[in-house]
Amino acid sequence: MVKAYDFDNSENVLSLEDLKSLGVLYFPMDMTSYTDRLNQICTERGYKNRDEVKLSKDTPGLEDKLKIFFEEHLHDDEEIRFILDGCGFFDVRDKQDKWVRIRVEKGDLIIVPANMYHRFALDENRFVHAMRLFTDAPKKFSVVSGYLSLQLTICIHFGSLGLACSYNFSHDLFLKKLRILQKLTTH
Ligand SMILES: CSCCC(=O)/C(O)=C/O
Ligand SMILES: [Fe+2]
Ligand code: NI
Repeated sequence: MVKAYDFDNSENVLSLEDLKSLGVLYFPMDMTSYTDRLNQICTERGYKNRDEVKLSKDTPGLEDKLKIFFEEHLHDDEEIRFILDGCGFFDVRDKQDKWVRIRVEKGDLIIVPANMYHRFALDENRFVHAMRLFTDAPKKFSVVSGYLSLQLTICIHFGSLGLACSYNFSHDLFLKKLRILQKLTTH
């Protein structure tokens, strides 16, 4: 069962409703027979493709991969992960831009909405086996080119200016987001 709490204070627990209000959805899956439920979710939400990813101590370059997953990033699609075995942490930004840690384990299906800053980590057991669901073909690792990254920076520049009006975002935070964007990778 998923557990969510403030990254800085694990006693401050968030409910599933709190997660939902951030846009993060959670579906508990019965691991003894999940096929029908999974297919139903896929049909309802338009997930047409899936693959599986396993990270373990035997994964070549595991720590480098984990460093990339732990870089704050966002995607222009939902990130849907169904944990088949093992466990891990998705950290997402709340409305005040503070990190919320979501511990996922076997039987948890989590949906991080498109365009939400997040990062992923493993615990000390260094093991997760997850199904990834996609609306389109699975996206492989791709590095944003200099030109594209410039375009994205300009988009977010305007996006963040918009946010600055409604949320009074700090200049530091704005610059930080720009810096993150400059080294943006999608995976
Ligand atoms: C639980 S699968 C590994 C994490 C992942 O796929 C991802 O994209 C994190 O942002
Ligand atoms: Fe990702
Ligand atoms: Ni991600």
